[in-house]
Amino acid sequence: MCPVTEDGVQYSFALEYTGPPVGYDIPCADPVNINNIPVAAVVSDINFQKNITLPVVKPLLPPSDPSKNPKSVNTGKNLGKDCGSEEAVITVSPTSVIERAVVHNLQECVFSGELSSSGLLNEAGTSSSTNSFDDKSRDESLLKLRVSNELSSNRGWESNESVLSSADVDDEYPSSRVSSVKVSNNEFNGEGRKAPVVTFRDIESNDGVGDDGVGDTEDRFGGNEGFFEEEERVLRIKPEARSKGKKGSCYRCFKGGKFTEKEVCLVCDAKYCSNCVLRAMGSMPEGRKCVTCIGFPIDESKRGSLGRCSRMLKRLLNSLEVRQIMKAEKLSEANQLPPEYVYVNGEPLCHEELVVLQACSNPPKRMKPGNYWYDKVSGLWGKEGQKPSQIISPHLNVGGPIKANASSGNTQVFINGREITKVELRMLQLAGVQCAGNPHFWVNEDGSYQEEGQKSTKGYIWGKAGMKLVCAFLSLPVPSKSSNSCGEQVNSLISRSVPDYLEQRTLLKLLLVGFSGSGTSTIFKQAKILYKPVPFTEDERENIKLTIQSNVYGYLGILLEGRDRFEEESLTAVTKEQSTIETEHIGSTSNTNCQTIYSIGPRLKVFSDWLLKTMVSGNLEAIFPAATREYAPLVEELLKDAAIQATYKRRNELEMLPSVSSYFLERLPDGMAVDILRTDYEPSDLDILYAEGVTSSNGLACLDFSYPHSASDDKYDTEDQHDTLLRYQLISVHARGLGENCKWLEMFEDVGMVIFCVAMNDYDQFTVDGNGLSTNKMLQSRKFFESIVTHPTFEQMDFLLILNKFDLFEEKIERSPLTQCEWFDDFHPVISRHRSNSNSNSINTSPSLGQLGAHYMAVKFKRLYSSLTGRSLYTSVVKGLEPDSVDAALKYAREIMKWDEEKPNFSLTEYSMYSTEASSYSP
Ligand SMILES: Nc1nc2c(ncn2[C@@H]2O[C@H](COP(=O)(O)OP(=O)(O)OP(=O)(O)O)[C@@H](O)[C@H]2O)c(=O)[nH]1
Ligand SMILES: [Ca+2]
Repeated sequence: MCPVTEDGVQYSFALEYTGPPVGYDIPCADPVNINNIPVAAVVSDINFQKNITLPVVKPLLPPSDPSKNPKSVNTGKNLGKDCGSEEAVITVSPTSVIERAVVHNLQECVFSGELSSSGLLNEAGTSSSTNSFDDKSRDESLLKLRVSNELSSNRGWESNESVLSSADVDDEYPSSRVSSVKVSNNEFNGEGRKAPVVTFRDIESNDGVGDDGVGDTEDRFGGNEGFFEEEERVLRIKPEARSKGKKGSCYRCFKGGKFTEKEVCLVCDAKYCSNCVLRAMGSMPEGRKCVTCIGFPIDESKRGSLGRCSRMLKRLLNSLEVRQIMKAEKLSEANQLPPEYVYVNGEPLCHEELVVLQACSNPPKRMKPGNYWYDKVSGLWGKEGQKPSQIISPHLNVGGPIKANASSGNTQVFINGREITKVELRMLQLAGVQCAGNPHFWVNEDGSYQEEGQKSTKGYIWGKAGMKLVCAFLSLPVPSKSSNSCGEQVNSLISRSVPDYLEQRTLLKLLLVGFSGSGTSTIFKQAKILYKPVPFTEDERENIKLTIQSNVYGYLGILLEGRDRFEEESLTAVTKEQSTIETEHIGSTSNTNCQTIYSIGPRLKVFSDWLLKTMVSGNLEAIFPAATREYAPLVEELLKDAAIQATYKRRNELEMLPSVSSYFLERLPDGMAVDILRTDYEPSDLDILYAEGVTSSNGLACLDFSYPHSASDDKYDTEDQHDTLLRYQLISVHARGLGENCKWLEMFEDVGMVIFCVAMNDYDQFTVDGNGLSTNKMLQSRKFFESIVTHPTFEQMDFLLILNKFDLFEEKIERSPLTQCEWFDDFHPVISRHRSNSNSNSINTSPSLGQLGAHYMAVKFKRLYSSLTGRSLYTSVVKGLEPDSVDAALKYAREIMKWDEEKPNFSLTEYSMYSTEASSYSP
């Protein structure tokens, strides 16, 4: 059956032939849709002689692309063609039946031996040289093979039975007696791996199958458990739905199209519109399955959506029902992950092993069917052929021994017998581990390591400061119990196990950077508030509260200092006045009793002096927050004091007082942040947004999110709402967090795009740089921009420039010329009354000076960028404190990434045109 060439080479269907053209015909075979072979469907009451041997047929295991729907691989059409019959159609509507002719023909195919001769069941012939199937195809086929030994439990098949078991079928095909298909573990390949191969069970062992006749399936299959033997795993055929209607229509009423909202059956993928779903799915005792699919295992590709309710169901049912159904969906027996779908170090798990794995203190997250590797010594865990994704509990007795090539590493450096991946090597190097000379390391669960053959521990891999951060950005796991310095954000990143292939493929990273004070933290917080249902956890809020309170103490300190200054100034003024008086009228008074509006009482003065002293010494943090409780009344008194109020009125003269302080200080009608300093203060989202120093005490923050589905998106193609499935990760990093010469930048090589943030109002700001020179902040920002866009890591990377703080800029440019920054010295806006002519759609659209300035600035950056990279820069003008503005900018970033995928379709000019257009001004 296997064609053999003269030189004895065997061709197998599972491998693509890549050799030279051959001069003879190669037998051609179409793939078989195993699901559509209803071998196990029918049991008749024909009596068998004992010891009848049935042909053992092994299915063809086609290699396939995991991204493709497995069903698309084998179509009924091919099968039907092969068997010379019409298309195999299995509908799942409760009223429908399997078309008899098809079944008839199929059975003929399967059991008459025609199949083998036609090459359809080629695997039977090649089983001796099984290395033609790789692991992937085996997995795929595993998923697809749901050959049941207990099909009778499926009501759908029951309803078909009257047809299927009609005499002509049964009489002619005694093999229809075969009601179960068992999967036995055969030696699979040279490595001694076990692989399931479907074989038909020996009739004899089918004692569960009685002779009592048609229609009494329940009884007949009562004893199914007995079928499960140690080394055999029984899989089932699951129903596969195909609509009779036009493509995209509801499977029940055949109405609607691709874009009508539909609910999908977790088993057979049948899709129902909102009118039909409840009828097709009934009370959903196992969640969203057609009534006919109840009892069947779910389609594994849908495991991720278990328990995640759709909007449609939420509309149709009350919340209690929804909750119940979702619970049933997650917990019902039929929907649990079958252990044999999980391979660890090349061996399928048994039930007990899966339990051990799932019940351990630190289990693998979101386990899906697939091949995993597990380093039992360190607890490192990953997908076969990939870097580790998690560190789970060590020493679990599951799966086989780890293989050297488990993670497909090629570094010649080994950890516990596994050749590690490049990214792990980089991590080791950053951890200061000596990796020269292809060492073999022995790494324990606590991260202690030694070189193989040596006794002494050389150090702790994850012990070094900063390693958690490094790991987080290399997307490598760290031991889970160690969680501190990086806080929740990084932890959430760490604990995120590498998701299934789909999620992994669609995790798009956005790197948000900016010079200090540019507003990156604010944008990051906005994103959190915008896209997270619960933006901040209780713990975070508690920490933020302390941050805000100490900020307010800081503002208070600045006010007190200012008060001192103002008091002194006015006293000097008074003294001067007095001395003039004194010279005129001899006989003096001491000026010590002089009161000004900036003077405070002695008690408050003592407190104020103490507070200032503590702040200057930097000890405020130490006595804080205990100070809150103790001194709250005094602080309250101080804040309400007329002298402080008077000082606050002159806040413009207090350079140290940041502009956001007014948000906190003016929150009460009578002014001042009294409520904030109370112990029971609970910061609102807005408070958090305005608070300085919240997100990035360590310079790094990470946010996993997906863009919420908005009504405006409906205009665009939202096929299956694919977009809301895409996962994004916003990584915010401080300029100073990137280190000297941005040396940490290479950790971000896998980001999809960089968002660079510039504070527009920086143009007239100066700071003292490292060399003691006063430099314009805009120029510093530009320098930072240059070093990032030209960094080798970001070659070919898309950049979105956020021109931030437009609100402050707009206001400032009216009184402070843009030309204060030397880079902008050629800004000469022509303010003309006729300017509105250029805007034909409205008379009143003449751009403000701020808008002109923003446009000018965008052009400046675009030119700079294109001179450095030869590409175009996307820009967006933003007001960081306004949610809509940030939302628009981040959605723009998403659009850019989308275009990126379709880049060949765009010309460069279209691009730049787009980006200019999109750099429109915030409303
Ligand atoms: N008026 C106004 N203020 C803003 C805007 N964006 C940010 N800010 C304020 O500017 C200050 C700096 O913003 P951050 O988000 O902390 O900036 P950063 O990039 O983290 O810089 P660091 O100060 O180094 O942490 C904060 O007080 C913000 O509230 C904006 O669009 N408009
Ligand atoms: Ca900040």
